[in-house]
Amino acid sequence: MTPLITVHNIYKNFTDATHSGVSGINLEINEGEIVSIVGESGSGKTTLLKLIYGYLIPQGGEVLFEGKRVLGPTEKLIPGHDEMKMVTQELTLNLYARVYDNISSLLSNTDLEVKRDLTMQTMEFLRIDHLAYKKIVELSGGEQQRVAIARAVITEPRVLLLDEPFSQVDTILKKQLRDDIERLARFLKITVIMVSHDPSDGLSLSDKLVIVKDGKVVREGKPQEIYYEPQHAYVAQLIGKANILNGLSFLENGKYAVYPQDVFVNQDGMTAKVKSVHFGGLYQEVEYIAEDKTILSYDFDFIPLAKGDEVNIAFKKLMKLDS
Ligand SMILES: Nc1ncnc2c1ncn2[C@@H]1O[C@H](COP(=O)(O)OP(=O)(O)OP(=O)(O)O)[C@@H](O)[C@H]1O
Repeated sequence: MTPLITVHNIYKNFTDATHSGVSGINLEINEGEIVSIVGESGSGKTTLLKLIYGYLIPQGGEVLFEGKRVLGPTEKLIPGHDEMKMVTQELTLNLYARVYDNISSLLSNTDLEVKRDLTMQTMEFLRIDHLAYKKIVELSGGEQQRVAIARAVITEPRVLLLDEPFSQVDTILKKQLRDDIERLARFLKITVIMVSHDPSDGLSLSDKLVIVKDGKVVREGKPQEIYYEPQHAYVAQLIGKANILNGLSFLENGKYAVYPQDVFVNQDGMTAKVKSVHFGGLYQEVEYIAEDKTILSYDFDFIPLAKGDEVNIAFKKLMKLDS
């Protein structure tokens, strides 16, 4: 399959930045895919998204949309590719206008009846039709996010770029918004590229995860593949709060990662001292000290443990790391 979007060795540095912007990223995105770009703060996620959209000019490399170079802001009257729409963190909504008008105004040269039908359909699809006659100022952050997405998709773009779409929503609304984004991709066949600082959003929703660090892609692939074979300590810690183990006496040379849910009390395991215990709802978070290393565990059995207790712990799944 020819990729819809190809990012070819792209560079963007900001002279006054503390981190490098984007340094030599290559990426292929297929039509209809949901792609999540995740990474720590300042790793270059938003810069990459803006480069793909054509909102920033790269200093090197290029972005191709169906084989044609995406033009930068100085090459076009209205920055951004015509077939892509981007929803930024600063939602550009008209706060004192109604939801309906915020959305329908995007269809300026459209027959009135078609305009009404399309606006209603889009609002229904994003489950905001009941808010049609409310002003934007009267909406919650999550509802505003939906209106911004409705504005982006009403003109039927082929690609939707979302910068931190879940930043304004709580856990329950997050699930709904995740379903909506998934429906946009599956039913309307819109390719979705989103940026998130919380990797769990990307793990649950994406066909492809792109993990960035210091402006470079360190890992790219299906969420499950990356989760079970993170390869790099940064990736394992970012997506699963993994413990990074090296130098423990029972381990062979090299570096290993183990997720907290794979650390358990076992009489044949290594000696460890409980450093802290915190209730976490579904599980308790237990920190152990073993051979001078702190190891985090999620204990789903709520074993009665207290600070200072001595136990033996073992690891269910150790993942060998390259770096
Ligand atoms: N317009 C700009 N001018 C100067 N530096 C910038 C600009 N935009 C981004 N940067 C810098 O480039 C680096 C990457 O920023 P970017 O916003 O892409 O990171 P991010 O991964 O999206 O971070 P966050 O999760 O905190 O939003 C940072 O050091 C940032 O300060």
